[in-house]
Amino acid sequence: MKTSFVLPADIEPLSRDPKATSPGRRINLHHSMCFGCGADAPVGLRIDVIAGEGLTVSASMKVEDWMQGGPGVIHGGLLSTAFDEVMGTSPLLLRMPVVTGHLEIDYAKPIPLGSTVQFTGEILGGVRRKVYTRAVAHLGDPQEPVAAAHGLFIAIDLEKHFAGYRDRAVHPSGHQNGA
Ligand SMILES: CCCCCCCC/C=C\CCCCCCCC(=O)SCCNC(=O)CCNC(=O)[C@H](O)C(C)(C)COP(=O)(O)OP(=O)(O)OC[C@H]1O[C@@H](n2cnc3c(N)ncnc32)[C@H](O)[C@@H]1OP(=O)(O)O
Repeated sequence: MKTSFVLPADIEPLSRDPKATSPGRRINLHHSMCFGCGADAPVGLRIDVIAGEGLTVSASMKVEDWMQGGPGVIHGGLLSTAFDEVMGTSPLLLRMPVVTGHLEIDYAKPIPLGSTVQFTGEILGGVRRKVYTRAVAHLGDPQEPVAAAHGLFIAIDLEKHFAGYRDRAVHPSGHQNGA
């Protein structure tokens, strides 16, 4: 599939943390109200990301009617959110919390409503706090990809990164902190 994404020349291999989620198991939600993966989010994709061997992950997503962009097909921005979730969860195999720095999507074919998109993702390597990832989407035949993505995720200190925003956080009860 065509892409203009270029990996840096100084990229280094990364290795799975021994305590990472075992292959075949769901990588734990980062929080239940997340639009991408949260089970309590009022609207969201509810994607379960499954740990694979090594630095790989997989996931699937049924394309519901509310995900429509063009007539009968998925909205491209929604697909990019799914890729963000799949690739953004993969650094948890390194036991590293991250946020998205840069996301690129290559759209190869329209994806019909009612289909199930299957994602495979992998960590390609890292440079300092930067983790480079890639993912591919297909509709059942891995030889026929419908889209692919590259994501650059940046390791963060969780407490510091969200310190100024936690008072706005929405909880499953529907309440915000301090509300
Ligand atoms: C949705 C919530 C997610 C919560 C996560 C909780 C943890 C759970 C863990 C895991 C599960 C996650 C599953 C989630 C999936 C979805 C993730 C999202 O959608 S995240 C939301 C969107 N993203 C942001 O809101 C970031 C906003 N940006 C920032 O906060 C900063 O810009 C940040 C932290 C990314 C970098 O800022 P600095 O000050 O800490 O560090 P500097 O020095 O600027 O960057 C570090 C290195 O990265 C490069 N870099 C940064 N941004 C880049 C870019 N856009 N392109 C290329 N390089 C970039 C820089 O050049 C630098 O590289 P050199 O080491 O010097 O080589």
